[in-house]
Order: sequence, then structure tokens, then C-alpha cells
Amino acid sequence: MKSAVLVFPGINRERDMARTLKLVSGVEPAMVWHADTQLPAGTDLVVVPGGFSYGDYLRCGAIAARAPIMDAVRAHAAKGGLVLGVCNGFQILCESGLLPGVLMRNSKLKFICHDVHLRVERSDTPFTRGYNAGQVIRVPVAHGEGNYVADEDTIKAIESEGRVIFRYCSADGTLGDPYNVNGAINAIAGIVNERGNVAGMMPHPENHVESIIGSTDGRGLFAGLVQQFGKAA
Ligand SMILES: NC(=O)CC[C@H](N)C(=O)O
Repeated sequence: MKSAVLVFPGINRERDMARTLKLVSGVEPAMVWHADTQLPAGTDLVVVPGGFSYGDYLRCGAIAARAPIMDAVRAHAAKGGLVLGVCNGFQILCESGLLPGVLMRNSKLKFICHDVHLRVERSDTPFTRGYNAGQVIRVPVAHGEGNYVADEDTIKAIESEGRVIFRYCSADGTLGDPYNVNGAINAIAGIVNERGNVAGMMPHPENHVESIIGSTDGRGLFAGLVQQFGKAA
């Protein structure tokens, strides 16, 4: 699997993401600077990583969404290419119109940084095929603006088309306010676009891929993607 990780000024999770992609796929990803206008030929997967692009000025992801490289990301998605946005990456994909909705301030107006449980809502997407539907995984969150919001019609469409891929839940998969760490509508932690080739999620699966740091629950996402493209470039 050939992947490309976008790099914006202020991003700080790109090395974690690159390390995980190398670990799981066996192939070093290309690091692509925001001012570039092209992705490397043959890119299978574009990853927009987490961090604080442009210092979170205006709104998280708002400036990065207008960076030159984003036209190439749009073209890649339009061809059916896979795009994954994690945390700030999810915010950037929403701000760029590649995913619907927006990420607002967390309902308690505090930055949160701890492990959460997620219920995998479906396993028939390229991003979740490494899991079973209904499986509960534990991965960290680290954000101040993770409260997913969209207008009523958009939420109706996302829900009726089964485009929620992850929801915040308890360790046994129960949904409820105490587990909805940022107040997101319907406890939405991750979604896919209509075509199913662009995904965004607030939690960080790339940080839980090795038992030495306490959990490998994030690995399934990357392992599932690799299954699709194979391990070699
Ligand atoms: N870890 C991240 O990507 C953080 C995203 C963004 N800076 C926020 O605080 O919401």
C-alpha cells in the first residue's frame, strides 16, 4: 500500500502516523508538504494527520483546508482514491467540503486527552474491514474541537445511509452521555462520505498499534487498509 501523509505548518502527529503506516504496511509513506500541488504517482491512500495546523487560527482546520495540496486531495478522492483524516485531519476534511459537517468546541469547553472506547458501527468499509461490526476498541483522543455537528438533514442522511463508522461508547459498547466525551451529535466519532472512500475520525488509532504502549486496538484500521492493497508498494 502506497500512502501519502500531508504535512502542514503546526501539524504534530505526522511522524506517529508515518511510523504506524510503515509498521503495518511495511512501506514508508511519502511526506507531502502543504504547498505542493501533486501527490506522488500511484498513491493508494492519502492521510491527513492530527495536530494544530496554522495554530488552530480561525477554526481548527479552516486554513489548512485552503492549502494548495488540497486540490490534489480532492482530485484523488474524485477518482475514488482513499482519504483518511484523523483529528485535525478530520477537521480539515470537513472544512474542505470533502466530508459533511463541522467540528465544534468540545461541549465542556476543555481540551481532552485520554483513552476512549469506540463502537465500530460497520465493518464493510475500507477503513473498518479489520474489525467486526459492534466491536469495541480503545484508542486515545486529544482535541479541543471534536464535537461533531451537522444540520438535521445531513445527520438524517448520514445515519440512514449507515455512514457513521465509530461512536463513543462505554467499555461494553453502551451509548450514553457519560461516554460521549465531546458532546458530538449521536456520539459520532467517525464518518465516511457518500461514496465510502473518504473517512474522518477524531480519535487517534495510529497511537494504539503496539502492545508495549498498552493497546493494539488501533491497528485493525491500518491492517484492513493494507489487506485491500497488499503489503508491498
Ligand atoms: N490532536 C489533534 O489533532 C488536535 C486537533 C485540534 N488542534 C483540536 O484541538 O481540536
